[in-house]
Amino acid sequence: MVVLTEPDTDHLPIINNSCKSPSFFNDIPVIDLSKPDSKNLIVKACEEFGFFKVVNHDVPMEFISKLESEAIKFFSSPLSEKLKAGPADPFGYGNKQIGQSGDIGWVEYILLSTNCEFNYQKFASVLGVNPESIRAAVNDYVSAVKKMSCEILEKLAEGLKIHPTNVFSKLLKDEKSDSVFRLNHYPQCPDIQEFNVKNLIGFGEHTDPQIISVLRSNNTSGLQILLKMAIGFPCHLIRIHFSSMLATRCRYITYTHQILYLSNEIVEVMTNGRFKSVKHRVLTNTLKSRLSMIYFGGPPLSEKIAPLPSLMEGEESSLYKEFTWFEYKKSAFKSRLAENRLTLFEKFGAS
Ligand SMILES: C=C1C[C@]23C[C@@]1(O)CC[C@H]2[C@@]12CC[C@H](O)[C@@](C)(C(=O)O1)[C@H]2[C@@H]3C(=O)O
Ligand SMILES: O=C(O)CCC(=O)C(=O)O
Ligand SMILES: [Fe+2]
Repeated sequence: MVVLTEPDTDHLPIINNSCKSPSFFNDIPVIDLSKPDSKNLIVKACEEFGFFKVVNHDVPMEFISKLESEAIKFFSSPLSEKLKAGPADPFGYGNKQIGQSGDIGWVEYILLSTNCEFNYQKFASVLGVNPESIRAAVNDYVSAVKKMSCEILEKLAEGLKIHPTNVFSKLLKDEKSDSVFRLNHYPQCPDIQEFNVKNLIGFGEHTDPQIISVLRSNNTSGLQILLKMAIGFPCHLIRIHFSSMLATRCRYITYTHQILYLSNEIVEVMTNGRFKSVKHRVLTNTLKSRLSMIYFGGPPLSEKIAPLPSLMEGEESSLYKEFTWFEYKKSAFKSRLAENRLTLFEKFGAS
């Protein structure tokens, strides 16, 4: 059981109750990786949704359970202990503050670079265990998820008829791949009567910068994904951000658990905008706490990113300037969560 820390609710973004239908439908694309037609279905899901649920993958349940139980132990530790593994700069333990630009949410997390030893020591010292055992638990899980991610990316390239089919996967397989692993814990959140609201924002709306994100969560709802086809749907979600009020038109799909793949900003560039990165956010749950584990597969820092020539049709011109992942990441990590990070790299956009 996760022991709750009670972050104070001052200044946290909240969602107004008056919106009746931030859509609850569960008809999301499901990809069975063992099926031969999965390559075409992956392309279709990426084009139409930007995400899908994965079944019949080879990520062993024992790796998932082991890491989830270490995470539960970590987040159940006294706040004073957890703070010793922080602040998140960006790696380490973070509480309510997301990134370095003032975003906040009802969340605590641990962010690890998959190739930095120091991180594991911080994590392990809170649990009072040998860093080796934590490193092994993270490595087992991350290696299995990375293998699955490469399989998905190769099927994606095959479905797109790109040769060689390792154009995306080689970036993750590279020993210098700049990948990140994240554990998020959203403590159960009581109703906040004085605002007449039910949900606090756990993790504000954003797209993920890397190539792909693979998300696994416990059986607590909270993740919401903005449906591409529903942008402009007339449902008003009123978000109160500090003292300002923002009204947005949006329609979200609410997603509960298991393993989910999300298409990200770098894939949007490499496909010259054909696959859009998907906007998502997390709302807190009033009854249960939520735990999620996300692998963000990124390219090596020196990798040059540009639209793949094999995907450009006829006279189609590149929408983006070429940049290295280092340049992109440097700019992305200065941005606010909800910002469009690609604008700066568009050929015809503001620069
Ligand atoms: C506000 C921010 C947090 C973030 C870096 C950023 O400046 C903008 C992108 C955010 C994000 C979203 C996906 C991942 O959770 C993350 C680790 C990433 O690579 O980009 C976070 C960053 C973070 O939490 O530091
Ligand atoms: O915790 C989740 O379910 C999603 C979090 C997320 O989107 C992120 O960490 O980038
Ligand atoms: Fe995300």
